[in-house]
Amino acid sequence: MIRAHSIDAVRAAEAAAMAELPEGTLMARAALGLAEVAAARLSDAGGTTVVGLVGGGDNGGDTLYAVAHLAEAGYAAAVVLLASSGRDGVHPAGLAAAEAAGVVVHVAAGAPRDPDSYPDSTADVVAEADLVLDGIAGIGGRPGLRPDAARLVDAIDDDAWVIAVDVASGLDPAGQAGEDDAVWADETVTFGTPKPAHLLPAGEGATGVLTVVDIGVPFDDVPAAVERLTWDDVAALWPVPRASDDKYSRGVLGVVAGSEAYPGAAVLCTTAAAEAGVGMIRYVGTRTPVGLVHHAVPEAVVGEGRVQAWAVGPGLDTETDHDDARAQLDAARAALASDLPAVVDAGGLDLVNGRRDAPTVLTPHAGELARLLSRLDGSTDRTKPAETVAAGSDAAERPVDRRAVTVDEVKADPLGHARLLADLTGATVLLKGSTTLVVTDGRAVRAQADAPTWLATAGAGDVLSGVIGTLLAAGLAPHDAASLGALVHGVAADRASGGGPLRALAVAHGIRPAVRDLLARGRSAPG
Ligand SMILES: NC(=O)C1=CN([C@@H]2O[C@H](COP(=O)(O)OP(=O)(O)OC[C@H]3O[C@@H](n4cnc5c(N)ncnc54)[C@H](O)[C@@H]3O)[C@@H](O)[C@H]2O)[C@@H](O)CC1
Ligand SMILES: [K+]
Repeated sequence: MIRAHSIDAVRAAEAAAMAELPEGTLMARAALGLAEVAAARLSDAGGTTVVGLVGGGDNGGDTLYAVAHLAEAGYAAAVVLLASSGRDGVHPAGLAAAEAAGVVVHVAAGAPRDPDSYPDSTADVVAEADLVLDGIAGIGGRPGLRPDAARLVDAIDDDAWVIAVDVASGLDPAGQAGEDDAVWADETVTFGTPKPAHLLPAGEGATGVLTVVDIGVPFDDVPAAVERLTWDDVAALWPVPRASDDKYSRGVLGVVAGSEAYPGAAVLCTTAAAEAGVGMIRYVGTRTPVGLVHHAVPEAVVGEGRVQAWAVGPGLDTETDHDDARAQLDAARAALASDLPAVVDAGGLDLVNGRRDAPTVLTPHAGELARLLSRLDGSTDRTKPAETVAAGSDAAERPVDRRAVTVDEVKADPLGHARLLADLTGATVLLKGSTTLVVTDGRAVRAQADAPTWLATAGAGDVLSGVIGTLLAAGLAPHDAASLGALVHGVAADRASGGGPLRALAVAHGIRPAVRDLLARGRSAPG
């Protein structure tokens, strides 16, 4: 498991460690580790020139010391001090160390907020670098780059290797606010522990490869803010049958999915559950999807009966008034009203009206999350009136004075909105995206990024529901079921894609080999 800690927790742990150590020890360790990584990258690429961008905080201090080490190692080394900092505004001991090591020190000219008024040559210095260390701001950084910093960042050569020191400058270190105006690093070298921005959607793109340097600050006993399951975690969590198990004790999954309008969703969801090794499937649906499920998943039993968990909603048509479909909707409502665990997706989300006492995973994408919040959260003070939101099935039912949550708002703060839905419903919320968030009240957020971009395809969510439903039926808690389901779904997609296009049915068929290989990995892992 990869664990990231909140900025407050990092500062507290570092302060406690610093109190026991001579002044400057942690920065010295951070700078040495950073310089070693930078030297390795330069040597791999045959590069000779390093430039550090230095801001006014300790992040700039780390960078000054690291560039000093690289100068001592024989690299052509320079730093550019931001115009807003100047010589007097940067870490004094770091600057002295850099100068003593022969680092060429440039100070960017110009007013920080109007850099074009004083063109100078520091952008050319940046453009020459084979490797750039971004030491503009770290965990003390605010989102966005000021113009004086942005001008230098824009000058970086496309072929240069960019290492963000601790956190890519311009990111919100907490990973909540968006990342448009930030350094897009090839690699981030962070100290002690990952920070939330490194794992969350708002910061992950700008982070690049993440390398953690140990600076001797212990984090094992510090509660994490964000977690990511890795392949090595699967064997410990996946429900492997024991000799005493039978199909019932392993978990029966009830699936209420598919409709005359979207029959394929039933096939994808039940196929995924069968592939994930569910004990048994009971399928509830209308005539066409029943026929398809019979054909595609002969293991499935049609009709209601005793189950251990429900998967409700993929391809469910909540608008139809067909007799057959009404019976299916009644089954969906009864499942949601039951005290059994449930994963609720797509059409099923339209049937969610508030809290559910049983273990629940809601799996919206950004649009569904916006719709759900608009419907459930009457107390919000939103900036956009409901009428400006693209007309959705439930838009007409909203009171006119109700403020709606928009998809853009969800995309600008996915974590905040996922938390809001978790608060409103008491459920685990899995928000789909290229990084999938799993939010449960009282637990560290799980952020899974296992899938190729090809997975953004119709039907992929139906497959995910089948996997999560299987894990709920086997008795996993919603937080684990959702995050483990997302991981396995992503790995199956990756295998099925092999770098090329992907269809949802291939993802479903990729689950069995993916689980097999992940379990084998667990058996061969030490300990
Ligand atoms: N706390 C510790 O014990 C350690 C901290 N270390 C380093 O210290 C950093 C934190 O240092 P600070 O608290 O001084 O804060 P930072 O250096 O992260 O940021 C503060 C400085 O950046 C400027 N700034 C903030 N946002 C900006 C933006 N968007 N664009 C341009 N400039 C911006 C501020 O004006 C200020 O000068 C860590 O990220 C890490 O690199 C390491 O030396 C290891 C030990
Ligand atoms: K930085």
